Amino acid sequence: MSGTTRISVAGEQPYDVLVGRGLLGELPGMLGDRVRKVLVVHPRALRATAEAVREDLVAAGYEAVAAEVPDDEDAKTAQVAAFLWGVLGQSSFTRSDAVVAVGGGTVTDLAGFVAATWLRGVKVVHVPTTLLAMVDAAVGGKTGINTAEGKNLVGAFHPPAGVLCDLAALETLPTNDLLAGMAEVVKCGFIKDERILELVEADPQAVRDPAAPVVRELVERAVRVKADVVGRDLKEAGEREVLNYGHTLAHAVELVERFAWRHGAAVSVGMVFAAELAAVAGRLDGAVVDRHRSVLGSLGLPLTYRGDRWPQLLEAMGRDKKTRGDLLRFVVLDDVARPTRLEGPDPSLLVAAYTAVSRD
Ligand SMILES: NC(=O)c1ccc[n+]([C@@H]2O[C@H](COP(=O)([O-])OP(=O)(O)OC[C@H]3O[C@@H](n4cnc5c(N)ncnc54)[C@H](O)[C@@H]3O)[C@@H](O)[C@H]2O)c1
Ligand SMILES: O=C(O)C(=O)C[C@@H](O)[C@H](O)[C@H](O)COP(=O)(O)O
Ligand SMILES: [Zn+2]
Repeated sequence: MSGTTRISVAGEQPYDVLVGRGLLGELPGMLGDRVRKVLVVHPRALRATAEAVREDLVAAGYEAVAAEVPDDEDAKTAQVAAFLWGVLGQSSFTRSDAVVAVGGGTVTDLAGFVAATWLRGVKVVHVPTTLLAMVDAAVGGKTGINTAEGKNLVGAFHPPAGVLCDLAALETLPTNDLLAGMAEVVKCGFIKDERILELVEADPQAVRDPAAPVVRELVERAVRVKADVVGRDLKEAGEREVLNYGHTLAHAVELVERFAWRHGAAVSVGMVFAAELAAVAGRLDGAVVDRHRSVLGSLGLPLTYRGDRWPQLLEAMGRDKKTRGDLLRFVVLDDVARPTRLEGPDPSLLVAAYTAVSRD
């Protein structure tokens, strides 16, 4: 499995996700002929990588400026977005100019949102550098920032012009960030592609090595799951909700823990919660719940949340985007690769599922 893999995402403006190594030479092709100015947005941790990207763009004839943003969720704020709008304004970026995001999901979400809103929409190309951003955040066009009330509450659907998943970037990524990305990969396994689960189960240790061939196969499989779904339902009219598996509780945990939890870690507990909820609602076999614990546990991902903050979590879940009026809605499974929705579950079921994830 060498060379570059091209995965196309359908839609009004189709685009490609490239997976391979040494892909930066593809950036001008993705930006297209009309772009003159490029804003390279990057976190502090990737200053050197972003500078190399900027220099390549200048050598290719672009006027390229770099803007550094905070690491982690501190990047996804209205203040940081306003800082980037300021840079675009001061550099007189027009509608034919572009933004390039070099970083993890926080940076692709932020830069994508800034691109969606600058002059009501300019081109963005994503260069994801975390596993999570490669398989999930950079693909599909969901962009956004957080507010004091919750995760991703302000945003826009703004698909990129292209995505470059250069697997070499994973070699500097801390293992806990790699494993957090694996939570979203495993999510794709539970909702659509059971082969992903089998690959992790076959050798959970190999999955921790970013250079292992299995990691590339997992990236490609997860990107295909996402590309397939968002190609049919960009704006989450229905099917796309399945990509939110585990996220109803996960986003609430992230909020009440003031973003001290990695997103992927919260999604791991969120999926165990969703599996327990489906089981107590009589929809899912206990063996599949156990499989959640064994696959996610084999990757060292958290299976429990002991914060003792149920009322705050319930309030935060009320602001989830799947909620309709007073009706909480959860993505649950009837079986592996058979996702469905559970609407307005009895509060006793929620408490039972929460109790099950609050203990060992
Ligand atoms: N838009 C979507 O569809 C979507 C999907 C999934 C997640 N998300 C969002 O993505 C975010 C999480 O993204 P993440 O897990 O990538 O976290 P992140 O962006 O915070 O990156 C994790 C850390 O790794 C550092 N880093 C990034 N690349 C590195 C590299 N190659 N080497 C060393 N350090 C590196 C970052 O600076 C940061 O400190 C959350 O905000 C989540 O809501 C969005
Ligand atoms: O792409 C999607 O759709 C997802 O739900 C993917 C999630 O992994 C991702 O975390 C997304 O940002 C969550 O979106 P939100 O609509 O719940 O904010
Ligand atoms: Zn997610």
